[in-house]
Amino acid sequence: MIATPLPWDTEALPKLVDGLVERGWFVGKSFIETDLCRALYDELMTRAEHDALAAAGIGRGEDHSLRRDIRGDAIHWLDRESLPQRQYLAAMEVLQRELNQALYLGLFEFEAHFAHYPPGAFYKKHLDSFRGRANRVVSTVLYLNPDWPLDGGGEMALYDTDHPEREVARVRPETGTFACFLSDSVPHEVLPTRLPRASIAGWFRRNTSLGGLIDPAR
Ligand SMILES: O=C(O)CCC(=O)C(=O)O
Ligand SMILES: [Fe+2]
Repeated sequence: MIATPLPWDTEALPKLVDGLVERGWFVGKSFIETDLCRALYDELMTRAEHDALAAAGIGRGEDHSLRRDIRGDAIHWLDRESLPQRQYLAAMEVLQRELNQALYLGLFEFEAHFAHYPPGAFYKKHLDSFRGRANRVVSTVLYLNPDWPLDGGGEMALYDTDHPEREVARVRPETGTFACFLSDSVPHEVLPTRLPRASIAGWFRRNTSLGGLIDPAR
């Protein structure tokens, strides 16, 4: 039993499930409570001010490399160190259960990192996992920026699964907005940001062991 109310809009849950089934993606405004977003934002900005973030790379394990021409954010993996992190991870645990019940996805783990995009940074169009090696099944992004201006840039563009050149949604990185989509079939990108941009990117994973090797997180 969960003693406190969930920090999110439970009425949006059926819409989230429908969105994933019908289109492969969902975007909800004011999905996560403002107070929790504010606390997560403060934690990330404190890290950014103290150089306590690591340049983000692409690829995992031994394939990991820094490519500023592909992505320009700096990250910190959630490690349950703070109460806001634990609250957000608890909410994602509930979401994981709901998705497993509604869609039989067999999700068993959630990994997530804070991301800070300095002015000028972007993340070129990509998929979060590759078909057949789909350890990442559902991608999530929670935006943390209070008062994002119309000309702030830094939107996430989502593209059609079957026509990857066709843009289907553009998401402003405003506080409380939560996006999720199928990791191996929805191409997406972060357009160049004009202002420092704060978010948490996360992935629900399935356990895929390849050739007897346990698939590592990250
Ligand atoms: O921050 C976003 O809007 C998306 C980030 C992203 O695509 C990723 O980290 O894989
Ligand atoms: Fe991504």
